[in-house]
Amino acid sequence: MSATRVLVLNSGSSSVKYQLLDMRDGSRLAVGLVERIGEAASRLKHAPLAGGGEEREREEPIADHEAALKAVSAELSADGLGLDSPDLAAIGHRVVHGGLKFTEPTVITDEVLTEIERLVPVAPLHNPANITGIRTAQALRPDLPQVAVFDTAFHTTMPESAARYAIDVATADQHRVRRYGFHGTSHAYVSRKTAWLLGRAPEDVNVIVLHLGNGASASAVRGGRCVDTSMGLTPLEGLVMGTRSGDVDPAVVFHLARVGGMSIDEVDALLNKKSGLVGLCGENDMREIRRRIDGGDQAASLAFDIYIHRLKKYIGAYYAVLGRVDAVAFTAGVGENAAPVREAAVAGLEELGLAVDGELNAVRSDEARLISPEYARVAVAVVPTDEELEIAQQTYSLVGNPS
Ligand SMILES: Nc1ncnc2c1ncn2[C@@H]1O[C@H](COP(=O)(O)OP(=O)(O)O)[C@@H](O)[C@H]1O
Ligand SMILES: CC(=O)OP(=O)(O)O
Ligand SMILES: [Mg+2]
Repeated sequence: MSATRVLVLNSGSSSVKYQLLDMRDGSRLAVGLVERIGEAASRLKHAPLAGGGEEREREEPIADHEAALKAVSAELSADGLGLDSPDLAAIGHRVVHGGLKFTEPTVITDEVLTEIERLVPVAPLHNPANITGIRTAQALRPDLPQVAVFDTAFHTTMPESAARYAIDVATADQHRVRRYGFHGTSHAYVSRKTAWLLGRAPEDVNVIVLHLGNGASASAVRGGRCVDTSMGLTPLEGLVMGTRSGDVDPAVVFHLARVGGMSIDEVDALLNKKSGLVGLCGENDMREIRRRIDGGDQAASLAFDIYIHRLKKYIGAYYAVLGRVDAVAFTAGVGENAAPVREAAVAGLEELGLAVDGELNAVRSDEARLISPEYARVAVAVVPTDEELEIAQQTYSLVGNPS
């Protein structure tokens, strides 16, 4: 029998999410997460979904992504699902920045890895973690195909009018300065799933996708193809995020350097790690921010308002870009779970045909669902993203079933 399983590794800046899937039916055999890598108390959660094993969770220091992957490998082995299994067909890796070169899932060779390394300066929080994930997996299973699925790939259909910054063309081209966009695997999956929810073909629908996780981005998808997205050269542009500022006047950087005496690296760390919700109220978890708002906390309340204001601006902008909008889809940790965010983001947009039904919005579910009232011209949907399934399918379609 040929190998039919794919292991997917989604390495983030301080976490690794993983899933082992059986590609005959797309079922999940194991899922898990290592969080707070590099901190004193890292946490590993592992759930074997096949074979009746126990869900396990433990806290221990896990120093880096290599150690995290070795811990994941040990957990899988304990359930008889180890990386040494002959059933494993491939390992699929989320890679955040693929530049302009990678528009498709790609089997990882030394040349591909070199190119991913070259892109580290434009995804400093993400690509290094992805590279460590790839190298560690290669060391554990040197014989197995490893596939990179790029966050940027879905956005390569953006027209030049959306992808280019209005800066000197020669300088931009020399340094490859343009808008690439990220979370593409999620935007692709969610826009397709939203069309399915509406009972229509992806080619026939225009969707605004709002991927609101710790990193957050919006995209305008026309007939299944991305025509604009809010992240740019790096995952810093656009929406207010957990720790990232999103859009600021670029002159803020000059000002902080010249007048504030900060180095470029300090400004980089400020905008990427000490801004967004954390910078505004000291907290990046939307659950905690809502709790604090309920307790009358002014800083949390203002942080929420700034977050929503930016989100609303992007909904309006992408409405104008698309001309006709069939659906707005909320996804990722905040989008899937935070009903107050969804309600506030579309409040007052009735003239645009957008509204949320309070009761439908309050429902908690893991299923894709509509939350707009029947009369609304534009559907509003909650669509749980599944980057890992999408990565597994793309990986398997590239390397699975060698005849
Ligand atoms: N029940 C919930 N209510 C509100 N927000 C939530 C809830 N669960 C998760 N979140 C938010 O989702 C975020 C994580 O989203 P996720 O998509 O997992 O992010 P990432 O993939 O970037 O790590 C958390 O920081 C938190 O703000
Ligand atoms: C690209 C990006 O921002 O990814 P994440 O949300 O996983 O940080
Ligand atoms: Mg994410």
